[in-house]
Amino acid sequence: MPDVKVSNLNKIFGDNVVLDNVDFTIKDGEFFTLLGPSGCGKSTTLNCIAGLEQPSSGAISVGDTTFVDTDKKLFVPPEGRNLGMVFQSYALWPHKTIADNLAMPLQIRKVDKTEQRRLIDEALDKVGLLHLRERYPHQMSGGQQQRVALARALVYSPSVLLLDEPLSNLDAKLREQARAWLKRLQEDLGITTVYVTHDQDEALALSDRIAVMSNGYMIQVGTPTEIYETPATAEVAAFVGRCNFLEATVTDVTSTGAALKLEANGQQMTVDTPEKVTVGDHVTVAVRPEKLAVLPADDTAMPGTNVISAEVLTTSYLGSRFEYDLKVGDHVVQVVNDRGGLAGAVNLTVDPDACLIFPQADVLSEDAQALLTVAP
Ligand SMILES: Nc1ncnc2c1ncn2[C@@H]1O[C@H](COP(=O)(O)OP(=O)(O)OP(=O)(O)O)[C@@H](O)[C@H]1O
Repeated sequence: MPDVKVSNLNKIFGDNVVLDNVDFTIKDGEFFTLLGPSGCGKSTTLNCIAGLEQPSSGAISVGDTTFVDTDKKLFVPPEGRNLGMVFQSYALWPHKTIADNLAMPLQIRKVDKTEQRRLIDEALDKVGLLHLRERYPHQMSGGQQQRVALARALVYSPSVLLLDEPLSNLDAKLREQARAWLKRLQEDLGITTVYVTHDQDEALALSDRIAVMSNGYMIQVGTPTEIYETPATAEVAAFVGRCNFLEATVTDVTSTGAALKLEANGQQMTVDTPEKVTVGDHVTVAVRPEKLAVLPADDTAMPGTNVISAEVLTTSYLGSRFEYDLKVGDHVVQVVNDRGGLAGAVNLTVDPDACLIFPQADVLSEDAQALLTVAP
């Protein structure tokens, strides 16, 4: 399977810059996800690869074949690209059987009838629906229809699979099952896949690499672990997984620069970080809810570093864990913990290694700010 190379892609609708120098390469057989909030340009990027949208400038190639190069005024139409695409809506023909739905792309490619039947059965077998080949779409569940849409995209052996939120019409449970199934299928087929979603859990679970997009930019490209553990900006930390943010001022830096002392909310904290900062810098400290420890205020087992007094506001029991909202000064801090039954005054400890430091100019969205502030 070939690489996909997207170079300096720009798209302008009227005076709205929707893609701003988007640039990435997807490796052979990779599951690559475009992740970001609604309107950030994910679908436009995917549609440019598919040929459904013409970029204002830039180039796209798959393997040795160039599909778009605006400098050379080259544009290969969608039907000349041999890419498989699945949309959120599945786009199945309601009055055609499943087998006939799959026959459509083969008829367009003038495949003979015997070969059509073989390819249709092979594709339906891959998605586990061969026994339902004569049914109509309305006689199938949402999950089955989603598999048919995928089989239809695979039936002509596309070089790359393009998936635009293909699981978002499924309910939560089915969606999780479909996610695991899709991952196995993609690995078995080894097909290079570009996946669009605004669902961070889906992106983390499915992808070899994720590109986080915001306002037409690609902010960070990395493996799920890199994106989650070492987000490039506070915005990425806020968007991928949950995160607590605290505004702080640097009051001391060790000679090696590895540890900082910070003052936040009138409390002192020590943080280990590779970031280069100097005394007086205003920074944003980010820490994931599961990296915080919380114990009753009178528990003497609490370690000495970064102990912060807090008060339990709400407790949510989620079966395998408890989630707490704690009041720390004027802020709400979210903590995930195995231990239930915490109430009233508690102590929170922050592991110096668990904190991420960002420049304070790296402004958080108003939504993130609102989430973290205690209402008056
Ligand atoms: N044909 C068009 N004409 C004008 N503006 C458009 C057009 N298509 C998309 N846009 C705008 O481009 C921006 C990016 O849209 P796009 O569909 O790529 O976002 P997205 O990240 O996929 O969002 P969503 O998850 O909601 O689909 C949006 O502001 C959208 O309104």
